[in-house]
Amino acid sequence: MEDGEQREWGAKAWTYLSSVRSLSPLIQCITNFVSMDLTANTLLSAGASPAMLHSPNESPDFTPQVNALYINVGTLSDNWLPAMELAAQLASKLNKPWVLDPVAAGASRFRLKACLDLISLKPTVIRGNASEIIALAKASFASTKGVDSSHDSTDAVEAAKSLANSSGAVVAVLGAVDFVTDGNRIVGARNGVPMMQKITATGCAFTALIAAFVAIDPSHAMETTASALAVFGVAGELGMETARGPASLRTYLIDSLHGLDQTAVISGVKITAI
Ligand SMILES: Nc1ncnc2c1ncn2[C@@H]1O[C@H](COP(=O)(O)OP(=O)(O)OP(=O)(O)O)[C@@H](O)[C@H]1O
Ligand SMILES: Cc1ncsc1CCO
Ligand SMILES: [Mg+2]
Repeated sequence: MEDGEQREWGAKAWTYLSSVRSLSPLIQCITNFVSMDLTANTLLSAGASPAMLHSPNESPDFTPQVNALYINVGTLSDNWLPAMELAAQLASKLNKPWVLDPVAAGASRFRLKACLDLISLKPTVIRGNASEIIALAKASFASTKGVDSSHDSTDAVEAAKSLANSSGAVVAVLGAVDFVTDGNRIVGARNGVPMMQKITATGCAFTALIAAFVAIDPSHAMETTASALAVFGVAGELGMETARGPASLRTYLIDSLHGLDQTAVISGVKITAI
């Protein structure tokens, strides 16, 4: 029974990855300086088309052209926040999917408020680590260790459900077990390798990949999000077979994502309802 369910998810994930490859969705990324390179390369390896355009002078022309918007507050500053808010407003108004990565949401009052304000602009998906999702659900700062998590993903299940219910977004949490919830259903993705935590911005790249998958089928944000998490996780597992440490894994991860075939996805994806 479980095997059948997993193969069904594998088939779904393969269909979504194939669509990303054939449709090459255009993804506007307003993301942090640390993650820009890995994010753009991850999207390209998956078959999507990344564009790191963030000026508020450009978004009124550019956001209407994109298939999805990705906003990541990792290196947030006073002058970038209005650019993020403008792009999010445009995406919401135009009914385009947009995805938020609330990096270090609980690290300062400024960041927490910025994330909560962005969430009021109705993201389709919010993807964080456990500490970020707990900080957002409680609207309280100081529950994080900078950009890293000080909680297990399983500590954040109730917080994720509550955030999904209050925001209307699908919420995804990475950890030893990655999971996705719409406030009602929960699915877990058990792909990936611990070494992925040792490459800065892999979480950010995961979130960008979610934007590319959600762009394919915005009305099924749970399914596309879980598929994106599992697919990148499978790429990590394959990459780890050759990698000698974080630096080579970064390279092999991108190569593996680019080379994933139907057999690897269908037999590798480990998604189950929790
Ligand atoms: N405890 C863990 N055991 C195994 N894998 C983990 C664990 N925690 C996270 N991961 C995996 O590491 C990857 C990156 O997750 P991480 O927790 O570093 O995200 P993040 O903190 O949001 O990332 P970023 O550094 O981009 O902000 C994911 O594949 C996730 O599944
Ligand atoms: C290390 C770091 N600092 C701000 S953003 C970022 C990338 C991982 O989130
Ligand atoms: Mg993160």
